[in-house]
Parts: sequence; C-alpha cells; structure tokens
Amino acid sequence: MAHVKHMKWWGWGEEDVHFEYANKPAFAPFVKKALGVDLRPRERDTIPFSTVTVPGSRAGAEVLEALRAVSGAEHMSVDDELRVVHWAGKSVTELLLTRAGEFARVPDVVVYPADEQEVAAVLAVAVERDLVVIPFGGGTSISRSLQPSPHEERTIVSLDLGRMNQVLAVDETAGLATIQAGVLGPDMEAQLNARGWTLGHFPDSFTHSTLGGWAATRSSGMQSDKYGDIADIVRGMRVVRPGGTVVLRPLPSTSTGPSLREMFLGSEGRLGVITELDVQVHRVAEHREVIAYMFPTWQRALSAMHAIARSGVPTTFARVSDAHETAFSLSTQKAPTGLKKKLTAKGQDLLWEVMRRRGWDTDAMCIGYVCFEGAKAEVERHKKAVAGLVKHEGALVLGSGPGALYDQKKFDTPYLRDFLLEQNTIGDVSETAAPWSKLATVHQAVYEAAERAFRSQGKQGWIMSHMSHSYHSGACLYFTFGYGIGEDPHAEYAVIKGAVQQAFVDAGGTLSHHHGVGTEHSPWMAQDVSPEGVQLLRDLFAVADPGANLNPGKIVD
Ligand SMILES: Cc1cc2nc3c(=O)[nH]c(=O)nc-3n(C[C@H](O)[C@H](O)[C@H](O)COP(=O)(O)OP(=O)(O)OC[C@H]3O[C@@H](n4cnc5c(N)ncnc54)[C@H](O)[C@@H]3O)c2cc1C
Repeated sequence: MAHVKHMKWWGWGEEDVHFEYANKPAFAPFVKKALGVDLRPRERDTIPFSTVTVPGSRAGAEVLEALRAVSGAEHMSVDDELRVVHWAGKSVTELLLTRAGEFARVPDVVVYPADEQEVAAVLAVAVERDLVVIPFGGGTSISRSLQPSPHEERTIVSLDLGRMNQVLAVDETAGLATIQAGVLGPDMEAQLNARGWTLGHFPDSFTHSTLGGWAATRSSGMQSDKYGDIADIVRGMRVVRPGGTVVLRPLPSTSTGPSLREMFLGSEGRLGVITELDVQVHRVAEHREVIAYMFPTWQRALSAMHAIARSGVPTTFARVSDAHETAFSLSTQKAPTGLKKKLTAKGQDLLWEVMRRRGWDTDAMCIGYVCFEGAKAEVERHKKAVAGLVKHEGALVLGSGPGALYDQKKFDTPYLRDFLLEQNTIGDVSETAAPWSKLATVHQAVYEAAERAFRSQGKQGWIMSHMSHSYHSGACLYFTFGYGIGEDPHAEYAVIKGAVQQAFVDAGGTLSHHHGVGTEHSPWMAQDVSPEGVQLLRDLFAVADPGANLNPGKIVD
C-alpha cells in the first residue's frame, strides 16, 4: 500500500538483505560442530509468492463498502500478498507455516487509517457488523500475537497503523514527545534526531517495529539500562475503543487508582487501538562508546554485571554472553582483509596467549559489552569505574574496537533465522527475567531442560545465552537455541521451546521479559501470574470487549 513499508512476506526484513557466511571462515565449522549441520551456499534469494496458495478473502461486499467509506478505496486492500504480510508475525512457527503456505485463516481485508477518527470509525463498523479487528504495527511479533485463530468464522480486519507515522510535538522543557503509534523505529528516530532528541529505545527488531507495537507488547530495547523499558518511557497515550477514546495525559507520576497506563501497556490489541503516545525523550548524547571485556567464567561475568548494576555507575547497556554465545560470536567474525584487520587478528592471537598464560579455560570465557554515553569526561570517568569493577572479577578490558563492531552488527541477527531455515535448521530465541539471586539457577535449568528436550527428539542441539537489561532486583536472560529440522517440525519445536519456557517459570523466571504473550506463551500464564490472575484478565477482556471483536484469544483465551 502506498507509503507503508512492509517486510518481505516470507521472512525477516528487506528482500535483498541476507545473512552471508562465505566471508566468515569460522562460521560453517562452528555450525557443523554445534549442530552437526553442513552449510550449503544459498540457493535462492527470494521465495516467489506464486509458490503459495492463499485462502480467498471472506469479506462481503457490504463490509468492504462500509470500510471503504471510512478510509477510501486506496487505503484498503484484499490483495493476497498484503493479506499474507499481515496474517502473522515472525515467530519460528509462523515462519514455518508461511513458507509452507499453511495459512489456515488470513485477514480478509487490510485497512490503513489516516488518523484517530478513522480508527474509531473502523471499530464502529467492526462492532456493528461483528468483525474481528487485529491492530498491526510492523508485524515483528514473535509470540503469535497477530495470527488469527484458525477457527475464526467472522470477517477479520487487519488494522495497519502505518500511515500514522509522525512525531507531532516535542515539549522541549519536559522532554516529552507526542508521537503517532504507527511510526517505525528508524522513521521516528530520524524525526526526533532532526530536533536533537532520541527515544533511546532500540529493540533488536527496531528497524521494522513501531512505537504502538512496542507499547502494546511491553517491549524492551537494548539500551533499557539508561532509557528504561517502553513501560517506563511511555508517560501518556490515547487508546481508541468501541464507543470512546481513553485519554491518559503525560504525567510524571499519578495516584489515580490502579494504573490504566500499565493496563494498556502489553494489552496486545485486546483493549483497543493505541493511536498516539506521549513518551520521554532525551537529548542525543554528546559522546558514546561501547567497551568490550572478556571474563574468565560465566559466574564471574554475572557477578561483575550485578556489581555494575549495584554501583549506580550510569551505563546505557551492560550485557554479557555466556561461553556458548561467546564461541558463536567469535565464529561470526569476518576474515581479516586489509592491513588494519590483519593487525587486529594478530592482536587477537596475542590476547589468546595472555588468557592461556593466566590459566583461563578458553572454552569457558565470556565476552561482555558496556555502553557509556554523555560528555567525554563523564564517559571516561564511568569507563574507569566499570573497569575497576570488572577487573575485580578477573576480566580483561578489550577496548572499544570489538565494542564498535558489536554496535554495528546489532540489527543484523534477525536475518540469521531465515538463512538457517533455508538450511533446514531452526534458530530461535526465548527470554526471561529473574532476580539476581536466581539468574545462575535459571540459566542452568534452561540448559538442562533444552538438552533433555534435544535428546528426547534425537537431536544434536545448541543453546546459548546472554544477560542484559539490568534492574535493581534482577536482569533478563536471553537464550538462543538451534537444531536441524526433522520429520515433524511443529511437534519437535513445541517440545523444545516448551521445555525452555517451562524451565523459566519452574526456576523462578517470567515467561517473557519483552516478547509478550500472544498465543505462543499463553499456556504459561497461570504459572506466571497465578490462576486467579488469569481469571481477572479474562474478566477484564470479557467486560471491555463483550463481542470479542478486538484481537480475541491473545494473552489469555
Ligand atoms: C527477530 C526478532 C527480534 C526481536 N527483538 C526484540 C527486542 O529486542 N525487544 C523487544 O521488546 N521485542 C523484540 N521482538 C519482538 C517484537 O519486535 C516486539 O514485540 C515489538 O514490540 C512488536 O512491534 P510491532 O510494531 O512489530 O507490532 P506487531 O508485531 O505488529 O504487533 C504486536 C502486537 O501488538 C498489537 N499492536 C500493534 N500495534 C498496536 C496499536 N497501535 N494498538 C494496539 N495494539 C497494537 C498487535 O495487535 C499485536 O498483538 C523481536 C522480534 C523478532 C522477530
């Protein structure tokens, strides 16, 4: 549709961007060792849409006419490819189904409203004619919070907020910006940066997700240590519901009963459509540096991260990979070409030598990154303070070279999943948060559960993790797992992913720190928030949306 960018229908991101491994000499041997998979050069750059058959739109002429009257014919579509782009997010299950053309139920019509009035008008049509409305941001959901129920008999409208993409105002005194919900991350940052501001919210999916989607899923960006999760960043909002709009003004804090703001955050389209948000913005930092550190063990790396969090030294992010993820990261390094890169490679050899002389087990070492922002002198002071803390845990300071490299590659990893699928291999992620006192236990429990699950499926699997997003009481653990696809991809995935999720809640973590619930994680809701908590949510949705017209079945059924 004119002026709204979409990801490719069959995978992540842009059509002409791919993960490449030919220039990463250690990658194929790593995959062979970790997963037992022999990588082959990419055979195709795209998947033609003609390879799939799409169920026809069930929208009747009257419904289409009513929606056309709201948005205009040029902002409404029943085109098959557009309907498929809107049918689901980018979880592994959805990627598998999409590539196989197993769509079950696809939205019948996509509508692109221009403004809040049009959103309200679409909801009025939906309630009057008993349609289902699924708000659509960037389509990056990884928890199946977009995919309609396969059993939905009613007409399904995908309400794409993509035309509502403007920064409307900035209160320069308070550092509060009013922004339309459908804006994609890069477009929003460009508009804010032009005025000298930033939101500071950078999820891995930043390039293709929207502000409204972040709010609707309680997202967290990699810089949350400084800027906060989206739940901290959003101070006010407008939410269109059938029959009216809830207006929450941007207030620094308020004592007005249970928080409506918190209730809408993470509501995944079930309580209405978020059209506009008031968000805390910050001046673009004068100076930014990412420093890398190598730790001798995971235990000491975690202790260092906790020490940094406790110290109060301001960091923009602090994260550390466990030994498996460190090995993976090293395998994705490009082959040195120019003189400078050759010198870097030589420096690496020397580093290995230092670590061996210190008696480190190089299979146990863990790489960490800390980002500092501020005036140059401030950054220097904070770097020094963190160096003291990490050295106390035996770490080596690797400097800003590897840190800068990490910073450049941070939005590339989502393409890896498509590449692996082409190799008949799953690569997926699951994340949790837990108190500092339980992080090591959760980490170990997830490894054990995943390995048991791999064995039960007769697979050679791989699991790796990093810690990021620190809070006073704990932090996020982010796991990536991989294995070769067998005879029944969906059944084996359910066992392996299910084992990871179950280990989260059993060991004291949450079912998700920032990916949301959707339908993928809803089976663990009762264990996470208690059966009474689930019932309260069911009651809330039943009263707030008696006709079950708003993205039904998500979060709790
Ligand atoms: C590879 C990958 C990496 C990811 N990395 C991160 C990460 O680092 N951090 C993170 O937080 N998440 C991450 N995610 C998850 C995903 O990007 C987030 O959930 C994101 O917030 C979704 O935003 P979106 O605009 O794409 O929303 P969509 O996927 O379009 O929608 C998500 C949900 O929100 C609802 N929704 C969307 N817009 C609105 C609105 N305006 N009003 C009401 N409801 C709405 C939808 O109905 C749906 O239920 C990742 C996902 C993938 C696939």
